[in-house]
Amino acid sequence: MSDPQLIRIGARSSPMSLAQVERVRAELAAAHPGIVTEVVPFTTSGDRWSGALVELGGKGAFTREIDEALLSGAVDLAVHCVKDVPGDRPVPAGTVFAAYLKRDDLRDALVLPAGHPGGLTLAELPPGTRIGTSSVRRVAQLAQRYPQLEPVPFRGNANSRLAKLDAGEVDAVLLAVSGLERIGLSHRISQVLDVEQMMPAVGSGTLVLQCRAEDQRSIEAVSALNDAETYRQTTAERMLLHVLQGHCNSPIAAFATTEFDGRLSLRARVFSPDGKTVLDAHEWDRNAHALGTSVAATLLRQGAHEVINAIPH
Ligand SMILES: NCc1[nH]cc(CCC(=O)O)c1CC(=O)O
Repeated sequence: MSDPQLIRIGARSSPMSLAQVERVRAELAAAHPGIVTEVVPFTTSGDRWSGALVELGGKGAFTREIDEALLSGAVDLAVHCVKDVPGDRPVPAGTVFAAYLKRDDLRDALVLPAGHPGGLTLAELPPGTRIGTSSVRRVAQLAQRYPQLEPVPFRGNANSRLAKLDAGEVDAVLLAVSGLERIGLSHRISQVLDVEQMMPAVGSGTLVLQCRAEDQRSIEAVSALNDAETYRQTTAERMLLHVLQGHCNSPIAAFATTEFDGRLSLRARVFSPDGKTVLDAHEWDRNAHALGTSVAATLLRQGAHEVINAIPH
């Protein structure tokens, strides 16, 4: 009888991230009852830094230390939100994305302070309402559709942002529906924003399981958790981001869905930070890589390269 397989799981130590890890552990246990899992929490440089992420080199600030631990053998599996994985560089050499979990809700939500009568929509908020968000994608779309509202830079894990909201630091915040659901706070949602008014980021609602490329045993174990449609959709979205060479400070929004006939639909927009320029594309294809490349090419023909590179990063 061989020793039970141990999988040490590396992830950020925020409540949302640890809730995500518990989903992975439960799905692994259901697929492989004999596997033992351990959680290794990390406070990443992105978690320690309260300023603008661009000063840390962007989104990699939430994944770098965990990827290093994976490569060093300190952990066997990294659990990341796809939204946190840089799109303008390949997956760290020596690692692979072994599975994408079935996608959760990919939309954003408006949240008001605890005790507020609630139920207000973005359109109903009074002019000058301070909206806490550091997402350039969200800020650009607010500027485009709700120029009367006032975005305010706002960082921290979801729980700390809600605490700061409730303490009156801002009047409202925008958070991912999937994140609120994972930390059991979806009752705080005042409005779920449809994708037309707030198009999501690449990888929204999706978790990725990353292993060492040579660790076939862990790759095989987690491959049981892969959701084929999420894999296709995320591949198309990340291909788009790769071709556009979008970085963490790029106001790029995109999401792929699977049509009834099995074709993938990919919608994508590139915004100038002030929301005055909106490049838009929507195409279909059965091949995820081809679709991501084609939609990116369409946006590049509309001037996406100039819009993206006009933004410091
Ligand atoms: N995708 C989850 C994620 N990735 C990075 C942060 C923190 C965001 C920040 O520090 O501004 C969060 C939210 C959370 O952990 O609750």
